[in-house]
Amino acid sequence: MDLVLIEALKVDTVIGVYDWERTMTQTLVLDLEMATDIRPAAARDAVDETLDYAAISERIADFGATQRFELVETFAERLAETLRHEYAIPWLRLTLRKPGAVPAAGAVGVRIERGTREETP
Ligand SMILES: Nc1nc2c(c(=O)[nH]1)N=C([C@H](O)[C@@H](O)CO)CN2
Repeated sequence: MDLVLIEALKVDTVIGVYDWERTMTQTLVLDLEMATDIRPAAARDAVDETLDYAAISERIADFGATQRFELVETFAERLAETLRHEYAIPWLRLTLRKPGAVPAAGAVGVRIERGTREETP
């Protein structure tokens, strides 16, 4: 399988375990790898034959603006479910970082893989 990428996407959302975190928006940083076969899109030079990274980036921004979770785990799991369902993505790897959450760390967060990744024939 080939991959369509979105890297270092900033997503504003209400997220956190603590009371003070539920009164404000914080910025998460997201890396996403999505498996697909890019050959049909390349053959026709047509964006409607592939995973449109611009449209998916907008969907992620909308998800962040409309959802509220305590854990980055929950955000990652629900977002992965949503994207796989809406865009028929067979496999994805999602890395979600919460910069500044632990001041001594460069970033903290989670990385998940969901679905089945097949070899390109
Ligand atoms: N594994 C996790 N640990 C923690 C989370 C989280 O989402 N997943 N969240 C917090 C707090 O919200 C923290 O980010 C506030 O600075 C603590 N640990």
